[in-house]
Amino acid sequence: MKILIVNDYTEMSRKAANIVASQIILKNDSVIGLATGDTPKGMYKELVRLYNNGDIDFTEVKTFNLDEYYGLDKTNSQSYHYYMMENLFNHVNIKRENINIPNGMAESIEKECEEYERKIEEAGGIDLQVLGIGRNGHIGFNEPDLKFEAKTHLVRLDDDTIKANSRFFESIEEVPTLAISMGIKTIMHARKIILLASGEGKAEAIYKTVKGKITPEMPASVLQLHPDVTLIVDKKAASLL
Ligand SMILES: O=P(O)(O)OC[C@H]1O[C@](O)(CO)[C@@H](O)[C@@H]1O
Repeated sequence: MKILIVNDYTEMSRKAANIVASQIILKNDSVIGLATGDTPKGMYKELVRLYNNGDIDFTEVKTFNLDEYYGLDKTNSQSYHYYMMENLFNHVNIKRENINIPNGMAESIEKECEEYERKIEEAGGIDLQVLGIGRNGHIGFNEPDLKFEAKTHLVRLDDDTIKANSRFFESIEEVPTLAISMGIKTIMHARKIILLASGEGKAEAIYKTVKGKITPEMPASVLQLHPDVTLIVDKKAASLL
């Protein structure tokens, strides 16, 4: 595991965007795994800037998002689909057919999950996966559990996560309690992973990810077993390392 400790959120975002941009420059048809939440917003902003500068071209890029809330339509402003359009896709030349985000409204969730895995495989697997981390150590929406859930699946969100994500909703009651998420195996199959974290609130999760026991009770700890992971963490998130 490589650990880049940077000064602040801005530097974290710039470094992460540069890694994603290099990936696209070196392989124009890269398959990129994407995350949502507050953490990668600065990275998306920087990627849009690099695109506007003419430094990167998304024509051949394919993307797969980690997760989506169950029961939210893509037009719902709280959906991760909406988030991705707002923060990245509406501002770059990615082809709509190359964007993949789990459908939270799918009639059969089981089929949706199988299909998602199949599409990732068909695309040749994920070249670079971007991850954020929950305060409880979740990656994607893989919550602390007694076992590592392998593939894309339906997740019941932890009270902790519901509380943390309620900041994006009008009230806590509006936060969906279920989500579709790539599994740990799906994430671990990515050829390269970058995990971003900023702020004191993530310090304990980062400490346990790097130095803790590998256990499904701290999902991100599994990354210790991946051959090519880079953590890009600001000083506050790295404060317990
Ligand atoms: O970046 P935030 O908003 O702290 O969220 C942490 C993680 O939780 C999620 O919102 C749930 O998957 C991720 O998108 C994110 O990486």
